[in-house]
Amino acid sequence: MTGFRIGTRGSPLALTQAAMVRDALKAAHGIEGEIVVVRTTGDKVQDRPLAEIGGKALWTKELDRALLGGEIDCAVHSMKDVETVRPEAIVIAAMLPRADVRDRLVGAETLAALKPGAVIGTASPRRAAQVKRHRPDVTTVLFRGNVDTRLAKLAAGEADATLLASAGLARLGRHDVGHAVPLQVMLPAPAQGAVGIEVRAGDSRMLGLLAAIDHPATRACVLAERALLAALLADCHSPVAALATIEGAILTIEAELFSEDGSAHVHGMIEGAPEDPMLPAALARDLLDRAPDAVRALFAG
Ligand SMILES: NCc1[nH]cc(CCC(=O)O)c1CC(=O)O
Repeated sequence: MTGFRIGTRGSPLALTQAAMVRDALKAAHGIEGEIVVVRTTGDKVQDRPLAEIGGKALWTKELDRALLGGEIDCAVHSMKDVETVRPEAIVIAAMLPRADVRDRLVGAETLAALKPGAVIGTASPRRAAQVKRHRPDVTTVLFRGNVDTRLAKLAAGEADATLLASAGLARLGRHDVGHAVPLQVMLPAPAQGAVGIEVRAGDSRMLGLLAAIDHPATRACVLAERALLAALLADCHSPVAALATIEGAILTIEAELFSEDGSAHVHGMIEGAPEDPMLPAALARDLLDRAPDAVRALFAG
C-alpha cells in the first residue's frame, strides 16, 4: 500500500505529536507516513496577543488549505488550538488518548507561594483570570511562543512564574518542569491535552486507517468541551475552563467562566449520556443564566 502525508506545524511540540500519530499508524497498519511541515499564521506572529491579530484559524488555516489541496492527507493538531467551527469538507477522524489535562506552575510550588505582587507570564485570558482569582495581587505579562521560548523568557527574568500545559511539557520529555496545579484550583482549557487528526471528509482510506488509532473516550469528552465552547459563542481566547470526564456510561462536564480579572466567575456541572448532543448546550445555558454581569458580557455576543 502506498504511504500518506501527515501535515503538522513546525514547533517541537507539534513535531512530537505528529511523530506520535505516525508511530501509532505504523503500529496499527505497518504503513509509515511522511511528516510534512506547514507554517501557520500563529507561528509567524509572535509579538502580539493572538486575540489582537484578529482573524481566526491562526493555527489551522494553512493546514486546512494543504489538506484540501491534497498536499497532505491528514493534519495533526493540539485540539485546544482548533476552532469550534471547522470547514465542512474537513472532519476530525481520530483523537489520541488524552494526556494529563492539568496546567503546571513553573517558578513557584503553588499559587499561594508566589511572592506578593508576582508577575506571571501568560498569553491566556483563562490562566490570567484563574490566577488573579486566587491571587488578586499578581499581574500578568504577555508570554507567547513555543514551550521552550516561554521557559527561556522565564529564565531571563521576564516574569516570576508561568503556566504551561502538563501535556505539552510531558510530550517534550520535560515532565519534571514546574508543579501540577490541582484541578480544584485551575480547571484546564477545553480540549487541553488532546491531539486530534483531521482528514478530508470524503477520504475513506484515511478515515479507515485513523479509526484504528482513535480513543473514543477522549473523543467524546473533547467533543463535549468543544460543543460547550460553541454554545457559549466562545473561543480559545475566552476566559473559560472546562473538563469532561467519562465514568462508566456517564459523561460529566464541569466548567467555569470568568471576568477578565477573575474577580467574578460562575461554575457549573452537568452529567448525562455521552452521546446526548443537548448536554453541552444545557450547561452553557445554565452558566449564562447564573453568570455575574462582568462574566456574561464576555460571552454569547
Ligand atoms: N496554546 C498553545 C498550546 N496548545 C497546546 C498546548 C499544550 C498541549 C495540549 O494542551 O494538548 C499548548 C501550550 C500550553 O498551553 O502550554
